[in-house]
Amino acid sequence: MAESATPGNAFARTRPSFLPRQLSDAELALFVSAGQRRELIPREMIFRKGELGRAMFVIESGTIQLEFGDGMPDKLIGAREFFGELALFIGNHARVANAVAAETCVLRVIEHAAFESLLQTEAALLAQFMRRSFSYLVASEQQLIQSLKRRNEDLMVTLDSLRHTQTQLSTAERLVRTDELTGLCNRRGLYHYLDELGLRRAAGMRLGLLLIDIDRFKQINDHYGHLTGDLALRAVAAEVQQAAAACDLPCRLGGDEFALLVLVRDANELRDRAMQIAEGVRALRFRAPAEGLQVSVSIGGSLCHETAEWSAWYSDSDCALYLVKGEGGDNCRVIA
Ligand SMILES: Nc1nc2c(ncn2[C@@H]2O[C@H](COP(=O)(O)OP(=O)(O)OP(=O)(O)O)[C@@H](O)[C@H]2O)c(=O)[nH]1
Repeated sequence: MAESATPGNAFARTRPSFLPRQLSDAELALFVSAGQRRELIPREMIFRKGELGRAMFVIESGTIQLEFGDGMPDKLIGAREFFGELALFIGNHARVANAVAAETCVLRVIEHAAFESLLQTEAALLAQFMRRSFSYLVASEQQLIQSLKRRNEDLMVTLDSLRHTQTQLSTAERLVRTDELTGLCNRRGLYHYLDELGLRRAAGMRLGLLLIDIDRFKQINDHYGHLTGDLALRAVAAEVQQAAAACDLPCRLGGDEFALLVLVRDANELRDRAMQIAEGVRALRFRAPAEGLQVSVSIGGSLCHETAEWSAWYSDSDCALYLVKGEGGDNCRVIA
């Protein structure tokens, strides 16, 4: 018989409709007369997958379970059915499944010698049996191919869904690091960037940090309302973004506080970037209902020391910002 199976329920039974699987009366009588009787108790092992087979088996009564493993479903076969016949047709055939008694069974074991002698004496009947067996084998293989195709399709669907999930995860990850109002990186994004920075440092360049804070932003909110306040935040964000090169990281750290992490050659270049932002913000003009609104920023900056901690760079820039605020704002100061 064909030792193959189709996926589906745990004990799928394959039955090509055009071939009776059960032995005819004559075939059964022949194998009962030629085979050795063997009684099995439930769960008794007949052979194991991978063993070299020397005999085929005909089931007189009871049920045998064929366990194919590798994710294939098991198969149950019953009275008048046969299994393991490839061991007689093909020399040194390794069993492709475990065969176990699913309940109390009576088998007929047909050894190689007995089969050979039947071939001499009952050639016509054995030819019919072999034709049945080969047809069943071909049908089973076709079913196996179909089931593998289906499995492949299932795998493709799973793969698609995994890709989709991966895209969703990267989108979620990006959103977690993005400030909703301005689209700039948020504080979490900045820390993540700092973690990975070591890998991306360009030779001959220094890392600079600008801290940018809107002057008297509370008054803007109070005077023009929060919607205008949001508008001002977005406008300042655009100025910070504009001063950033592709390798820089513009951020909104929270409230009216922004940061720009830049790669520059020296403190002068860092100061230029700061002035570009301050001038850009100063030049902002708003339409009604916020016409007349003047926005300015205070900026503190410092060059980051390779060996120092992030908190030290931050503190240097923050000190510079504090000095500018103390002098009335709308200016920038860079500590070299
Ligand atoms: N419209 C708006 N306001 C916000 C947002 N986040 C924080 N704020 C407000 O920003 C204001 C920040 O005020 P402060 O920290 O006192 O700063 P400031 O008024 O700019 O004072 P100085 O920095 O000393 O010039 C607070 O009134 C917050 O309510 C936001 O997303 N939108």
